[in-house]
Amino acid sequence: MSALVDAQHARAREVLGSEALAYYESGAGAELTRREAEAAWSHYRLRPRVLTDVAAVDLSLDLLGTHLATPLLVAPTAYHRLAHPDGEVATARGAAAAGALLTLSARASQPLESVAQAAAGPWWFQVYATRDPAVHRGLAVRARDAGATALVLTGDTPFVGRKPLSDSLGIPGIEDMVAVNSGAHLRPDAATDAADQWPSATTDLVAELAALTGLPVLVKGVLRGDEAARCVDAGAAGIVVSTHGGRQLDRVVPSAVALPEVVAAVGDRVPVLVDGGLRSGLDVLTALALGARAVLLGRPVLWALAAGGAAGVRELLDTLTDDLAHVMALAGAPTLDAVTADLVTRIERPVERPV
Ligand SMILES: Cc1cc2nc3c(=O)[nH]c(=O)nc-3n(C[C@H](O)[C@H](O)[C@H](O)COP(=O)(O)O)c2cc1C
Ligand SMILES: CCCCC(=O)C(=O)O
Repeated sequence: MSALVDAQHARAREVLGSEALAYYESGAGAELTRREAEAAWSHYRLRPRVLTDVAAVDLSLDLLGTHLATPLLVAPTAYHRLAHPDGEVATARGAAAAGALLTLSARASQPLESVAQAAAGPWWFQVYATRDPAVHRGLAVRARDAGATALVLTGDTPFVGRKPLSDSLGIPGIEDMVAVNSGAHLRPDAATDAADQWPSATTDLVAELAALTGLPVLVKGVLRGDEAARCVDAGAAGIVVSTHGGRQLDRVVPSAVALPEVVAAVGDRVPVLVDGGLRSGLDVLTALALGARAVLLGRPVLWALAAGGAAGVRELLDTLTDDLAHVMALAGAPTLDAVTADLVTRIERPVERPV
């Protein structure tokens, strides 16, 4: 765990309202998946190269036609106005200042056009299949028109997962926040129903969204190789391996365990990305060595936003990017292409209490 992530989390705990904090922190069910996510990355050990020229480490990459300065992306997370009055606009500014790609949530709490204006850097838009298809179609087209360069269709949320630690508290102001983007053509009370999850969505939606917008569509929330192949066969331009931060089905395989299987199945056809429990440069290096082209950060960005607004988000992304460059150098990998599978090995029993 990066010391900065810890410090920003501690600060967020001080400044956030108790309902917002519970909503952000909580996971589904008994929270086994949420709790396991971080530790799963430490089941791998590095196999560094020696006497390699690592004086200059280059973290840049091309991802689905976009040139990026860092493989750290902002994951789509809902309702940033709960964390900071400037909401997603502040997140967008912080990500752009760090040269990091923002994935804007379908549940953004500010109009996506306002966020797009603040996003001086590249951004993608995340889509939920909604009961009223006019809502997800309208959002996808508006995002394309506002400058999003890809869509991320979240596939693991036919229903919202039950989170015992926060469901009873509710999310303050949720109707208004949902209506900001989804309910422009509806009354606020009707907007929430129309924008509700549509549990009948299938992989047909991948090609439909691609045809509607002309944008590449990634599928997020994939944890199996065969399911990744099914999505790519249906037209997916990329896969995001994810447990949704342990907020959907509890007791699923950790992202760190699912990633190699998904990379083996589709990694030669499309870029595979991953999120879940990534909290340090070493975690990110491990994910990249296991075949991820880039990684996404969820809760750490929310803590950074609550702790310091746009400047906090920038500090988080800059610090983790710098941390990644440092451990890449020590591992003998001066470019992302040099971060290959031979750099890691899985160990069966990590030492539980190192002395
Ligand atoms: C408070 C919160 C809200 C989220 N909202 C969304 C969302 O709107 N859409 C989505 O696809 N994923 C959402 N996610 C999941 C994240 O995109 C991501 O998969 C997860 O947070 C990564 O794990 P991490 O928090 O350990 O970094 C949310 C996660 C959290 C914690
Ligand atoms: C309707 C889903 C709310 C956002 C979300 O995905 C989450 O809280 O995990």
